[in-house]
Amino acid sequence: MEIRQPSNSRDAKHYTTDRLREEFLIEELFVTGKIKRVYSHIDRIITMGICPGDKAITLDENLDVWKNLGTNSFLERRELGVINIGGKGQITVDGEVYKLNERDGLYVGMGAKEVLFTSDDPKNPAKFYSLSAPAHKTYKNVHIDITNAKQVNLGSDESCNKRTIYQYIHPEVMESCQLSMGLTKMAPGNVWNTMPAHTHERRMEVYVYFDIPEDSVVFHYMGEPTETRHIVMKNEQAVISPSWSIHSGCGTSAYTFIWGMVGENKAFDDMDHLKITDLK
Ligand SMILES: O=C[C@H](O)[C@@H](O)CC(=O)C(=O)O
Ligand SMILES: [Zn+2]
Repeated sequence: MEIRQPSNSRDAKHYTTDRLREEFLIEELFVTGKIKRVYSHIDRIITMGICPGDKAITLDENLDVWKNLGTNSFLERRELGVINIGGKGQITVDGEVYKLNERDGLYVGMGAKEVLFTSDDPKNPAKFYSLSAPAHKTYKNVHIDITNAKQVNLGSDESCNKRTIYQYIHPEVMESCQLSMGLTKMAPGNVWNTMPAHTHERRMEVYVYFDIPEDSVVFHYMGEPTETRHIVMKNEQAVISPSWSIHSGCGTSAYTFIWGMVGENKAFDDMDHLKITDLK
């Protein structure tokens, strides 16, 4: 499993483009028939892309769980959040089958032993974007479709940042230990996410951008508010956002992204808001 160490903001401001991408960008998440995992030492979050082809993929496929996690099963001391950004598929948790349409989510509580991922149609495979974080209590497994998520409408056409936030794993929707997760969709013709930008020292965050047309990119902005940097991102790539960093993006067209947060609290509104004109 690939491991990413945390970066100190005082060092990160000296990074070249290549180094910035090596530390924070996850370039290839979805390969048919494979599970891809990146373990970050920041809050020990694991970011995964799971894309089953004609056979099932298990959460611990090709992984020496004892060597990598020091536990007997992947979720022995972890919780898992999944949102499907591909075709229809299924997740089977200890024999219980959950059908996941495009955009459906699933929370799997600590202690589940066998988690199996399958695609209904290998030609249009499911793409299970997944985040896992350390957990200390078992909360029940929950299937969340986008209509059960809590909706928040933000931004305006004038500011090119009109978007809808769908909170899937969120205290007002369901219970989890530390993971919160959801999806934000830009309205047509709108390109700026999370602007005005914010930080939250108390939580780290991972973004995955998708629904980006082939000939488009998203400029993901990161860094301390007065030392911003950018990473150019293509469709279905993820980016790690340390607690000291802003996380905001501007696309060359509209797009969708999934955010996931772990850390001190699950208070979505616990943010340190920044004045756009104070950014440097
Ligand atoms: O702390 C919250 C996260 O950064 C995202 O949920 C923000 C977001 O989806 C947006 O403003 O578009
Ligand atoms: Zn945030």
